[in-house]
Amino acid sequence: MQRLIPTLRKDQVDLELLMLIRTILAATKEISFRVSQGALGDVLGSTLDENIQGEQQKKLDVIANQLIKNMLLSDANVRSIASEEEDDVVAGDPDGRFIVAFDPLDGSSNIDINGQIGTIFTIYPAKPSLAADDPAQFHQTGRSQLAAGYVLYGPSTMLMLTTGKETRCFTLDRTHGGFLLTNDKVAVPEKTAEFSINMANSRFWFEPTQTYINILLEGEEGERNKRYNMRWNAAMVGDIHRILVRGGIFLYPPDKRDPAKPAKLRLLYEANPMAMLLENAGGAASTGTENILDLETSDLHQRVPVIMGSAEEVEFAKSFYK
Ligand SMILES: O=P(O)(O)OC[C@H]1O[C@](O)(COP(=O)(O)O)[C@@H](O)[C@@H]1O
Ligand SMILES: [Mg+2]
Ligand SMILES: [Mg+2]
Repeated sequence: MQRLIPTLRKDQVDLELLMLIRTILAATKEISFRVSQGALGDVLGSTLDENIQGEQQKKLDVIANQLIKNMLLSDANVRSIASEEEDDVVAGDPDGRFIVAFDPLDGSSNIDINGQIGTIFTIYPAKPSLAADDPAQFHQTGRSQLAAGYVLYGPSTMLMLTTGKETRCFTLDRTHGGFLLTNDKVAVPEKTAEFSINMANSRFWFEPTQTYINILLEGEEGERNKRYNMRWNAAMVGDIHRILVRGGIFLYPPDKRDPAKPAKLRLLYEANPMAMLLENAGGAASTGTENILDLETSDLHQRVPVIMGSAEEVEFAKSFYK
């Protein structure tokens, strides 16, 4: 089985970008080990702090953030860093060619129940004219991403990665500590009969989401003429992984729970990298009215509605949001 570096070299990935991906993955291997130790590694439970978004930080959110940040700060090619767990941009090397955004621990509510969690990351080119601590470094569209991926800490630790061409899947081989290529061309089935949405929010949804999900619930008696199944991991990384493997549609639509925060998921370090992985595997990603990758980030922690997965199903869902 092919290792990660030869695979990336075959794809003619820029050497410094390749080294940066390796740096990020070194941190995720350490996180994978800490996660596997669970209560024995003193990584479960919460801290007393909140992040900038008012969410209580878990110990593992903080540990993972620190591990990745420290690794990135040791790479001279990293100019700026943005993280879900950092209020502001963290300045790296003033001459770095790349900027990195990441969600150190996605699916935090699954940490204490030994459920699926992961790390999501994305790399963009740095803007040479801007300082390393300037948030405008990140004011780019998702189309500018040079590489995007996630590491899923499940029963096995898996890496899903795209550097602009195919989306590829690697599995961490714990016997020698490297990621080995286990699917060199991930292909999301165009059609699906499986949806992912937090149904507990249904009474807060806006009309387009109500109408669309009701049609799916009607099954073979409804317009879609097929019986749908539902899955919700409470970790985007787990839901998107399932969709990349066997298809499906994932929605986190805006709702009326908190008018200040109509959408939940973050554009920069959740929606954009997942959208790139899906598009490069034949899937689709939309806000309902716009393609996610076409949105320009204007705020580090900006939130967006998310509808992504199998292309035909996303297209049908979009017809309700016009
Ligand atoms: O708890 P809810 O509302 O179902 O939300 C679940 C969603 O929140 C998230 O956990 C947010 O990510 P974080 O754990 O990084 O904050 C997503 O992974 C997941 O899809
Ligand atoms: Mg997250
Ligand atoms: Mg997180």
